[in-house]
Amino acid sequence: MRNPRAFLRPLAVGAPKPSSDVPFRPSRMIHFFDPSNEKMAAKVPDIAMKVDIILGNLEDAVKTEKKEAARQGLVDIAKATDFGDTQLWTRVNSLDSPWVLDDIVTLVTEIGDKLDVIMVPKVEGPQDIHYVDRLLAQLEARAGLDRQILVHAILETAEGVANVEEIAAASPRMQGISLGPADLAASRRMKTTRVGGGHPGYLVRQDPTGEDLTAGRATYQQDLWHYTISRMVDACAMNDILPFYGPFGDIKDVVACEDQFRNAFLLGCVGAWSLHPVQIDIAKKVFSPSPEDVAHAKRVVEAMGDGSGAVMIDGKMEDDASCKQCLVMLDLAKSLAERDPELAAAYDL
Ligand SMILES: CCC(=O)SCCNC(=O)CCNC(=O)[C@H](O)C(C)(C)COP(=O)(O)OP(=O)(O)OC[C@H]1O[C@@H](n2cnc3c(N)ncnc32)[C@H](O)[C@@H]1OP(=O)(O)O
Ligand SMILES: O=CC(=O)O
Ligand SMILES: [Mg+2]
Repeated sequence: MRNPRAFLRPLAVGAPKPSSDVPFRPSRMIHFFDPSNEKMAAKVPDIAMKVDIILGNLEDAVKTEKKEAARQGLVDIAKATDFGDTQLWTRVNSLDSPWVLDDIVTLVTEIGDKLDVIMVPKVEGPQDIHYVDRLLAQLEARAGLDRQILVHAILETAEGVANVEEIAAASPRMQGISLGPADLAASRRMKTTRVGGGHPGYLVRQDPTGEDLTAGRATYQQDLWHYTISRMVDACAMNDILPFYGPFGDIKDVVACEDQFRNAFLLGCVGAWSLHPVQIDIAKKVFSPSPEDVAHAKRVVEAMGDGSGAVMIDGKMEDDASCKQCLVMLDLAKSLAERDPELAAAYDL
C-alpha cells in the first residue's frame, strides 16, 4: 500500500503534480466516434460543439485492421480541431491487447496537451490503474505537459465489480467510472445478448389469486443493472469521482434509452455514452435537472436559511437532509447553466 503522504506526489520526475480533487465539468454525454471512419470523423467539429465530451474510440467497435488508422486519425483530428470548452477523451485498447502501449505513447506524445481523460477498458483492479498512472507520468514528463491527463475506468468485468472501491481510490488521476453492460454481461455469463437496458425475462410476478396459476397475474420487468450502478455510484461518491452509465445499443429505441439514462441519473450518475447522434439530445435532456426540480430546490434552500431545522413546503417536511439533496440539484444546475445559455434562462438562478 502507498504511503498516504505520497499519494499526491508525481510518479515521475518532471511530471505535473496530481490534483487533490476532480474539478466538476458538465459531463452529460460522452459521445463516441471511430476516428478511422471518415464519415464520422468529418462530423466531429460540429458534434463537438453540441456535446460535453467527445471521445475518439480506439477499442471495441474499431476493426482490427483499422486500429492504427483510428489512432492516427484521432491525432490528426485533435491537432486540427478547436474543441472550445468541450472535453476531448479517448478510449484506448484494453491493457491485455497488443495496441494499448502504442495508443498511450502516441496520444500523450502527440496530443497530450489536448487530451483531458483516457478511458481504460476492462479494468480489473487497482493494479491496472497503477500501471497506467506511472506510464502517464513518465510520458507527461517527457512531453513537458503542465497538467495531468486524468483516467476513467470502465466497469465491465466481474473482477472489476468485486474491486470497484479499490479502483475508484487507486490514484488521484481517477476521474470517474462507467458501467460497461455488454462486456460485463459476457464476463458474468449473464444470458442477455442486449447492450444495456432491460430484459423481458427478468421480472417479478404477482401472487396467484386462485387455483389457476396463469390467470390475472401481472408481471413487472426489473432492472438488471440496479445493483452494479448503485455499487459504482457509492464507490465514486466515496472517492469524489464521477459515475456514468455506458452504452445503450438499441439505437432505434429512443424511449427505452431515455428510461435507462434516467434510471442512472436518479441513482447518481452524471452522464451516459452516446453512440449515435440521436442519443446526444436524450442525454442532454435526462442529465440536466428539470426547471421544476430546480425551482423546487431553490424554494427549499431559501426557506431553510442556514440549512438547519424543519419547514413545511406544499405539505411536505423539509429539513437539513432534504436541503442537502436540493443543494446537489442546485450545484448541478448552476454548473450546467454556465455552459448552456438555454438552461441558464430556464433555471433563472
Ligand atoms: C457495446 C460496447 C461498447 O464498447 S459501445 C462503444 C463502442 N461503439 C461505438 O462507439 C459505436 C459508435 N457508433 C457507430 O458505430 C454507429 O453509430 C452505428 C451504431 C454503427 C450506426 O451507424 P450507421 O449505420 O452509419 O447509422 P446511421 O446511418 O443512422 O448514421 C447517420 C449518419 O450519422 C453518422 N454517425 C453515426 N454514428 C455516429 C457517431 N457516433 N458520431 C458521429 N457520426 C455518426 C453516420 O456516419 C451517418 O453519416 P452520413 O449521414 O452517412 O454522412
Ligand atoms: O464497453 C462497454 C460495454 O458495455 O462493454
Ligand atoms: Mg466493453
